[in-house]
Amino acid sequence: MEVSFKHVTLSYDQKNEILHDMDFVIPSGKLIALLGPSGGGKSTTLNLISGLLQPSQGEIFFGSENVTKQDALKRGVGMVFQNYALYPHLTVLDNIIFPMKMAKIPKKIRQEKALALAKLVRVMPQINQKLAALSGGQQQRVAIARALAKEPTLLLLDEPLSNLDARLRVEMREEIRRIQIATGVTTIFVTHDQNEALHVADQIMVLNEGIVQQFGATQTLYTNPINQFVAEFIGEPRLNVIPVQALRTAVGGIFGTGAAQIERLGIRAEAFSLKPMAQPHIQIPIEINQIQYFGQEQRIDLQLNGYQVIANQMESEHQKLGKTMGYVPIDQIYGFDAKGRRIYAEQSREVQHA
Ligand SMILES: Nc1ncnc2c1ncn2[C@@H]1O[C@H](COP(=O)(O)OP(=O)(O)OP(=O)(O)O)[C@@H](O)[C@H]1O
Repeated sequence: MEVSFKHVTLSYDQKNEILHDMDFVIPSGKLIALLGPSGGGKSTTLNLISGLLQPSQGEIFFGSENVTKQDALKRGVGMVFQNYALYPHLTVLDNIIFPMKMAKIPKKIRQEKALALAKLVRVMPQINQKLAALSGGQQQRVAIARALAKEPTLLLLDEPLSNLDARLRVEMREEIRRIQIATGVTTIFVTHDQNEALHVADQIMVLNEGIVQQFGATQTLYTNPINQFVAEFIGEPRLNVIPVQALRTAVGGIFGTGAAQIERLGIRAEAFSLKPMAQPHIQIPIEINQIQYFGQEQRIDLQLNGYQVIANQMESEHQKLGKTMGYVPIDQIYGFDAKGRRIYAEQSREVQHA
């Protein structure tokens, strides 16, 4: 089901606006992550989609139907929260059956459907166990099966993995991906973990201070962030941000007339290289201060015209402490103005010296 917000705002107290002019279309059949820091407005947005909250202004559409005034029940969404809200004294089967019983679906059909869902979410071995006896990950699977039992228009997941330990979180995010592909249900997933969003979603909506910062394909947000907030929020290690002076004259050659507006530059750790590359790049004197390896991963602390940055994919055969020459592809240098807005590079074919 496609979900459209048309100039939606929300205020809890009719005074302070929490969400500002939200205008977007969530495509049907995809897995979307709502990503942002605490207080950014993710849960509020999800509650507007579910119908638990109504907008102060603007309209919400499911497909071509205006659902702005419809309550949560009418909208027919399935929800899964971080505390699963299952019935611990009932078996797995009865938990999945419960919403179908409420909807008065005939016994034989609901039994068959519940078993199919248990198979889908892989809890058949536990089907007759009481819920209280299940692990967190298994309970989360049951919660998803129960939400799907209502054949929801949308599946909404609010921080569904935050109660699980790190290994289980990784396993369950893959499971959510698999289940979403198997069912094709449009799924909207709230998380504050950028890594989780990058791994699980087709598209990410980054929310901060009640404003949609950027909404697009995961890879687009990573490679082409619209502003400094998105560029810093997505990616691990965090984006290197340095004053524009760090690249001296190269900035003019890269950004042309836009250079005058640039205050800060962003360069991802993996953009630094110790060898020239085929694509347009800058060549810049660097000083390597520290080289560390953690299993497969590397962390190299270096100075770039005196400014400290981190690199993590430099060619190991060329690595040595001290002064040397570094190289960065021009399309991996982000320019930001004083407000953190992106200033884009001009198409350049030349090597720039900083
Ligand atoms: N019931 C409420 N009444 C008043 N203000 C609220 C209410 N719920 C949330 N807010 C405020 O709305 C803003 C957005 O909150 P929201 O819970 O949507 O953010 P979030 O991104 O989901 O954060 P978190 O990750 O901490 O859950 C915050 O400033 C919060 O204080």
